[in-house]
Amino acid sequence: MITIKQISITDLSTDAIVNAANEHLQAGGGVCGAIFSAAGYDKLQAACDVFKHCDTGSAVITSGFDLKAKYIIHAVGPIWRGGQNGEPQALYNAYKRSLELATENGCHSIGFPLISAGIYGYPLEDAWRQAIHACRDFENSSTHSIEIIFAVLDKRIIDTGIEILNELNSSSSSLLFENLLISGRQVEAVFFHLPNELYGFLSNWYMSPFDLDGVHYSSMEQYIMYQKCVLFGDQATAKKVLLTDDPSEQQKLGKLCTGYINGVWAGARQAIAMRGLLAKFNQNADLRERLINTKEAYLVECAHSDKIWACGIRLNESERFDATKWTGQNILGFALMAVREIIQENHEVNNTRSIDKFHGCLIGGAAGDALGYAVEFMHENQIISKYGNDGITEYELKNGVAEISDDTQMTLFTANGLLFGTTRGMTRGIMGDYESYIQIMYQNWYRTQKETYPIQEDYLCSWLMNIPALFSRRAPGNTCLSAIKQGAEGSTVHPINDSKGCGGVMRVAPIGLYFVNKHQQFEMSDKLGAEAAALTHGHDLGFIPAAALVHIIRALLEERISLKDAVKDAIDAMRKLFPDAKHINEFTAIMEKSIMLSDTASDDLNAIHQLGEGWVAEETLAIAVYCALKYERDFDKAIRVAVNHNGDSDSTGAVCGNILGAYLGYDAIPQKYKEHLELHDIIIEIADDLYNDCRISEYDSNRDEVWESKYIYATYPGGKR
Ligand SMILES: Nc1nc(O)c(N)c(N[C@@H]2O[C@H](COP(=O)(O)O)[C@@H](O)[C@H]2O)n1
Ligand SMILES: [Mg+2]
Repeated sequence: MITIKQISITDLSTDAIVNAANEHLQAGGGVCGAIFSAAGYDKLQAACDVFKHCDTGSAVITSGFDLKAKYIIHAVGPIWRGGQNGEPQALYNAYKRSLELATENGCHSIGFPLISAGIYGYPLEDAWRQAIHACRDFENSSTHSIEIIFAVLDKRIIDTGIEILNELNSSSSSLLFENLLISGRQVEAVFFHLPNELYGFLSNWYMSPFDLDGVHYSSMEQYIMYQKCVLFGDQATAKKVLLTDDPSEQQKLGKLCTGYINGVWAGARQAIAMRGLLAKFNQNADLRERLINTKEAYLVECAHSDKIWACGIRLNESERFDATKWTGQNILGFALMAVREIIQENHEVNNTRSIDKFHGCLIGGAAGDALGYAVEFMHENQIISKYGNDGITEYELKNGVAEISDDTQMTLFTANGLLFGTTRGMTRGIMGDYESYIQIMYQNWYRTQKETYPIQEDYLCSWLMNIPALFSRRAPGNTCLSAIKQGAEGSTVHPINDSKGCGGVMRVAPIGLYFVNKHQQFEMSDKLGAEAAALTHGHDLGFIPAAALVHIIRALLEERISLKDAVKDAIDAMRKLFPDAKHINEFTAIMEKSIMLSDTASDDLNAIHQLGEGWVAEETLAIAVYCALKYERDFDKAIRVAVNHNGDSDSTGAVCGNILGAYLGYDAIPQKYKEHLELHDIIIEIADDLYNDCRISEYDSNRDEVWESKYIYATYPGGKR
């Protein structure tokens, strides 16, 4: 429910109010100044200083201090620079993020100012449309109920808002759709034109960076004009198209294309447009979500002068409502609808969390670990002389068992930490950070390395302590051991040491799985990946790769994007999450090299040598990603390449197996890697638990004795220690 009130935002008694903040989160004038003085300047500034910075299009939350509202959400809207610099999306995102933060903090009412409409200069009507659009989209897609109030003092601004709210309310029974008469029936439709208007994100002129076939584009217009020139062999103009980000310039250049044949372009343009649109929406998660939200509405581009891509009618002309009166073909609208169907289908399939992928990720990791463990400390020539030119291709069995190493052992304890933490929260109503439970579990793992089974104690936190086979040292990592001995109390902010050993990245895959479709920001699970690694590894290259692996695994399962897009997405996410990390450029460089090599290298060993040996985390992830990308449909080949080299074979094998297992699923892992695999059934069991998650709570009388014996009493299996 959205209402507009003439009231000072500082007088609202909503659960949260939103401050129109600046990126530096400093007190300013206008709404921002009023909020700071009403909340208590010093206290609020001190709380904001903790964050230091907030990106445009995002938001952070603090206490409301002396205000009636419990929370202040500081949302950074864009400065208006003409509308071609991503302003509409940034404004939309600022509202969306504010509503997400309110939801995450249990708010049921929120007060907004009209963000960016003051000194940031956003045109008033457009600011209202974008604000209402973002709030409506949120209401439609969230199960959390929240009352939204716009608090505005200026009567003129209120009148404009009410006019737009009424217009949007009456336009159709459903959201912001209008009616269109087509093929003799009335359907819902979305009409769009300029990029800075309400549905401007559908326009080819909307700034929406994406990569395709190794070329970077800032918008669809740039992509289409470039493709047109390339199709007709005009490389010189094609190059010029890439040199400008101004869509009107690109359009002019496209018209200069030499060798142009109308019939050829008419045949090719639709398919070309669809490839670009798929990349545009798949690589921009916010835009993809907004496209999905247009549901089944007809998409119609309105432009009087464009008789091909658009319907030939202006956005304000009533002829647009009747397709028989169109003078254009609306090619862009039809291409968008076709792409939307593909994306919606993938979205639905993907929204069903796949147990096969959970099994695949953990069994895949264990398989790579077990294959590599046999050759972890062998040089390539030793591997070849023992196993032949193809290196090790099958498990080396010990007493009929393919032994897993510390990588998989610790992975199981990471999963146990997540489930122990959640169960505690659900049954006691209070929980700490997930990393604190993971830390406890690593201390349990440490005891399996130092003590013998069984440990005679009344209570241990982890049920894994009841598995005798885990009490076995399998070349445990030196940093892991020494850091846990000290307490494993490191964090990204307070590093415990300066190690970038691969012990952090090799064990965090369960975090990526656990947060699939849990409606948490990727930033949250990425950060947890980093913190789980930073418990023991303090160098930024010790924990950034862990965050990236978590991101890749979650993105693969949740977004249903290609493996390469998941990796690229993770690199971008790391740039945003750790912009000031000393070695962030080193990390992105090696990851980009890994992608490049997977596209170009003919000799795998040579490619791996260019990436390193995998003893340190960024090399481990880069080698694993190289192998996974290069053999993305062939699990067997990928992990064989990942382990047959001079370096840390079990960890590069484990991480590669985690990634490809998550991508391809358990069924795609050859049987030879499932048979004889040590603790196969325990690994499957913990993957099931991550998938099913805790279903008991203090408010529910339903019991689950097995779950309780695992994640409360730690007595499973067997009932009693
Ligand atoms: N290089 C090396 N020497 C040993 O003696 C070892 N036990 C290992 N173990 C492997 O090291 C990796 C984790 O190391 P950190 O904890 O990050 O130092 C992991 O692959 C272990 O299997 N390595
Ligand atoms: Mg190992």
